[in-house]
Formats: sequence, structure tokens, C-alpha cells
Amino acid sequence: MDMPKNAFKAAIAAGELQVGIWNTIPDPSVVELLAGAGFDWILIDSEHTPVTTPAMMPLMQAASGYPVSTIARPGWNDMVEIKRLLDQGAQTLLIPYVQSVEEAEQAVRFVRYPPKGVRGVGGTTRASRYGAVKDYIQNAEKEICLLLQVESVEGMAQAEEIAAVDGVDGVFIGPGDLAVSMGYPGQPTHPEVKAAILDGIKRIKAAGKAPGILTLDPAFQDEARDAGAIFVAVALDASVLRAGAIAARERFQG
Ligand SMILES: O=C(O)C(=O)C[C@H](O)[C@@H](O)CO
Repeated sequence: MDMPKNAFKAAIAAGELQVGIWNTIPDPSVVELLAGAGFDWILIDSEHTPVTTPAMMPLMQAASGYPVSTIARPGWNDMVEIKRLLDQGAQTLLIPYVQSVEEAEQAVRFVRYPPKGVRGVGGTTRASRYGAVKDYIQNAEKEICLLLQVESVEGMAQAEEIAAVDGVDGVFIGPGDLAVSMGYPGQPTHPEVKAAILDGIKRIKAAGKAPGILTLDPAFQDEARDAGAIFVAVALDASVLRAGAIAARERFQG
């Protein structure tokens, strides 16, 4: 069989807005439910959830029958975690807490086979559909989409340089961590944080790469899109569930 095409990578390269949802409830049924909800992408998170890297595969498999792209977030910019996710069939990765060009270049090496990188060669893994994709090693890089997350004052200062690194497809700004780093803990929509994010989105776009963001604030979602954000997560499963449960109870109780 042919190498599975990465629709998300093609879409962001073409500048097509991609609307996403964050998955933090690590259950295949939840991922499958979200996969059928009409989003362009689902972020499956192992940075801030109880999921360990080996447990990510059934979550990605749950979405595989639906017209949605999955993005896997490892816990760290770590060679071992990244190669395991790639072998499990992840084609798009979001790497947290990248602060420098050196760290960005390191992430690129982690997703590429030698001589360009340091990715180890797996045997018969889901990445190659257990061997059905005959030219997997030769062509893997073409369909791998690497997204880096900048979420500190230091990382934001170098956002253009990080974005410009060859092999980086997009740069995601993490509002929660950036707010803490800027001295506004728990205030990801503080005016100064928002201004820094909108400026960052413009700088990433000017560097020729796709900017991305997660915000649950509808007005800020619109502002981020209008500033040039290409992949925008507008919901997070646990927040949706909690809000829905509370709303149902409150309506009935009055
Ligand atoms: O800094 C951020 O914001 C993010 O990185 C996103 C969060 O990790 C996500 O878990 C939402 O709370």
C-alpha cells in the first residue's frame, strides 16, 4: 500500500484553516466520539494526562476510521518518546516547551532517519502498516508534520528563528504556560498575554510557517484566526463535558 497521506500537513502548508479539539480524557471511546464531531484535528495529549507513550496507540487507532487528523503530543522533546509515537503511526507531533533554535533542530533530528537525523528504525510497526507500506523508510519524512510549542518568554523571543528551522511545519503558542512565564499565572487572556500571542502569530506567519493556538475564549479564537493562526483548537473535551454537565443540572434546579 501507499504511504498514508498527511492531510493536516498538506492543509497547513496551503494555508487552510484547521479547527481542532484537545483530547485529555484518555479513552478510545472519547477519541472516537470526538473524531466524528466534524473537527479537522484532534490533539491527543500525553504531556498533561495520565497516558504514557505506549498507551497512545489505541487512542490514535480510535480516530483512524474518521476524516480527522490526529496530533500526538509527547511529554517532552525527547528522542525516545518521539520515536515510539512515530512507530505507533503518529504522523503529526506537537512538541512541548521548545525555547531555542537548538532545541528546534534537535526535534527535527528526532523525527528523521540517519543521516539527516537520529530516528531509530523500527521493525514491523503500525507506522508502516506492519510492513504493507514498502517504501516507508524512504518516504516517512515527507508525511511527518512537526509542530513545535513555544510557551515561555524565552521561546517567544525566538519564535521566528524557531519557525524558520528546516523541517518545522508549524509553531503553536501555549497561552497557559506563556501567561505563567510572563508573570500572569492563570490569566491566559490577560491583555498583555493576548498581545504577545497575537504578535507571535504574526511573526511565525511572516517566517513562512503555520501558527497555531488553543483557546477556549471565543473572542480570542476569532482574534487569533484574524491575526493569521492556521490551526486553532477551540475546545477541550474535559471542559466541554464539565460545562455540559453543570448546565444540565443548573437548568433543572433553576
Ligand atoms: O500552555 C498551554 O496553554 C498549553 O500548552 C495547552 C495546555 O497544555 C492544555 O493542556 C490546555 O490546558
